[in-house]
Amino acid sequence: MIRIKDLHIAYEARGYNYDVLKNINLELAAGETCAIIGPSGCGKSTLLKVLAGILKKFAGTVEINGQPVMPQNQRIGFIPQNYGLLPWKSIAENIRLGVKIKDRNQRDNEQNLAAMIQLLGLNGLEHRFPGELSGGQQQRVALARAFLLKPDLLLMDEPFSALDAMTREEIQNVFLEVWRRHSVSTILVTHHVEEAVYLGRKIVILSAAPGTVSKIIENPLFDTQDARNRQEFFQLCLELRKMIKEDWSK
Ligand SMILES: Nc1ncnc2c1ncn2[C@@H]1O[C@H](COP(=O)(O)OP(=O)(O)OP(=O)(O)O)[C@@H](O)[C@H]1O
Repeated sequence: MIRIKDLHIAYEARGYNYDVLKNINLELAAGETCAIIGPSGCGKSTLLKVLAGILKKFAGTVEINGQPVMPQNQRIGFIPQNYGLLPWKSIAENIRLGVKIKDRNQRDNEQNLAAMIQLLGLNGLEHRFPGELSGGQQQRVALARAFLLKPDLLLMDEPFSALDAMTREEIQNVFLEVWRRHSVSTILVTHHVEEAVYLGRKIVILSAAPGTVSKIIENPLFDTQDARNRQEFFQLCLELRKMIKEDWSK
């Protein structure tokens, strides 16, 4: 369970304090996915940094499974916009990176690594370097690394935004397939309404800066068969767009 209670964050720049996020309250059950959508600059990445334990100066409480965020004791997977792969390490080494830091039992990890490579369709690419892969393949590597860690919480910051529309859809499906097997609590930030409706069991709309929670939508279409081609999917995207337009123009 992820629990955010009365979160308030202000940044300080050149002697001024300004609010970035205000009164954020959010709960996410174990294994749920949550898509966060909000206008540029409303504090989405800041929120992920708090959940990742990178940003520690805030008011309120943020808990992962009943404990304050402590990356040294918890497993937090983070996929940044540029995938965060190390260009000088091979694909296999990149995938191993997260668990290498957390786990001593390397033999188990090697078996899991092979299974993950298989699941993500990366066979034959293990010895290449990130610069030798397509964007979609690099995204698969980032997903493999994150899921191999078996994280308590997976954070993704606009993970599919650099991909063309068809590859994005394909990788979204890959994400869902791996998520179904591992049911990892996931929070993703996105600018795409369709992506939020396709990948978020919960959809959170944040207001313009300072970001506050405008709406939380329980998505009835999440993980339903052939969701993307259903009339209800288009309808929900349309409604969400309308809500967002009204909310962001306030
Ligand atoms: N380290 C920092 N110091 C001061 N201000 C910051 C810092 N990082 C971000 N900001 C400011 O905080 C606000 C929120 O930034 P953040 O990156 O969280 O927004 P965002 O919603 O993720 O934006 P985008 O959708 O454009 O990526 C912005 O006004 C930004 O300029």
